[in-house]
Amino acid sequence: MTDHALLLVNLGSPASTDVADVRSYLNQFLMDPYVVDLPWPLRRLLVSLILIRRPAQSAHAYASIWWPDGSPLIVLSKRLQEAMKSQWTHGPVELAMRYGEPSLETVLTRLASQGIEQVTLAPLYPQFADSTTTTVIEEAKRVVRERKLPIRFAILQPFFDDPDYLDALAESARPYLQKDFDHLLLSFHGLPERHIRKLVKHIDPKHDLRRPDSVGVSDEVLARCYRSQCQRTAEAFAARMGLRPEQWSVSFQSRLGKDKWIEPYTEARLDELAAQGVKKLLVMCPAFVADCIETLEEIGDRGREQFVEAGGESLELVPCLNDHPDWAAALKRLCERAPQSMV
Ligand SMILES: C=CC1=C(C)c2cc3[nH]c(cc4nc(cc5[nH]c(cc1n2)c(C)c5CCC(=O)O)C(CCC(=O)O)=C4C)c(C)c3C=C
Ligand SMILES: [Fe+2]
Ligand SMILES: [Fe+2]
Repeated sequence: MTDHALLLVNLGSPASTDVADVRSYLNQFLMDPYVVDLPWPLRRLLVSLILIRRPAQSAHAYASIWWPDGSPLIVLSKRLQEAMKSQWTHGPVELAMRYGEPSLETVLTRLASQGIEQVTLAPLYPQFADSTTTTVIEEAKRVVRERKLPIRFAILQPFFDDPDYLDALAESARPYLQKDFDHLLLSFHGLPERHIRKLVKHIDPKHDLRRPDSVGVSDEVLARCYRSQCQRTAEAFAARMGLRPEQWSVSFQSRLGKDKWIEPYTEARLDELAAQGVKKLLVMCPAFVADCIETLEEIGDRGREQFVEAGGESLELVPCLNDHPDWAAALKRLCERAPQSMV
């Protein structure tokens, strides 16, 4: 069978580092109701306020990490797409972005015009959040519905605790952990607490969003709590690497706006760790499968500067999985197990 496509989907980046391109990308991203979950008039107002200053700041940050062939996130996702072509034997391997280009609309329409009717949709996020996983799935379904494309989906499920994924994560990070280091910080992308509360409140209204581990969290809550999924990934990774509890910790980065986001914040942890005497810090970012502005600029540049100013000696950023061969092999197995979607 060669008519079953694999469609990898990541977040997307601006078309260029021009302020106008960054503004248009941020507008599309933040106007997504799964990202800024406010009623349209309030969302429009808040995003318009953010768009006054943020595009110029973000354009500057993007320019500092942009590669000659484009955004690192896009370049690295294309490399993964290439690596997957020798893994996925059932049909074409395509890549789409939730925001910006190549859009899900463009890619799904092209696949349908080639006669492809079965697509395994792979949102490239290990941990589940409405602002990442759900919005990809809903956008893909919208395109198929509105364009009346004869496409059926199998959908890759969140893989935060999947042994194949965790083994690949361990193998890709191992060379960095074999060097001398004092502490490993696992810094995940943050989320407003509200995004998690609204998903778990019907199951366990008392679920504690500050709990220091995922031990004892019920499967039902775990399936919906991004923060607990991040902790489970970190715990399983640390166990695989034989790390002692004091050798590693978890934090959450990239807070935006005034809402309360899940804690501890990475910025605060960098100061705390330096104050505790940590000199050689390793940071890895397992919410991202590809390096991007959030890892390269926020951690690799600004985070390093902050840590050294606070008294640390060095901060080494462990690369994301990117196109590591173990990751490509793990992703193939994960995607082959993806369940068929009924709608
Ligand atoms: C890994 C999972 C991600 C979650 C969860 C997530 C939630 C989330 N993000 C924002 C706001 C921004 N995120 C930005 C960049 C960005 N975010 C992710 C992933 C997750 N976001 C990635 C992979 C990237 C990098 C994109 C790239 O081009 O490299 C940005 C843009 C950059 C900037 O201006 O700083 C914003 C803004 C919110 C509000 C949110 C949940 C509500
Ligand atoms: Fe984000
Ligand atoms: Fe939780």
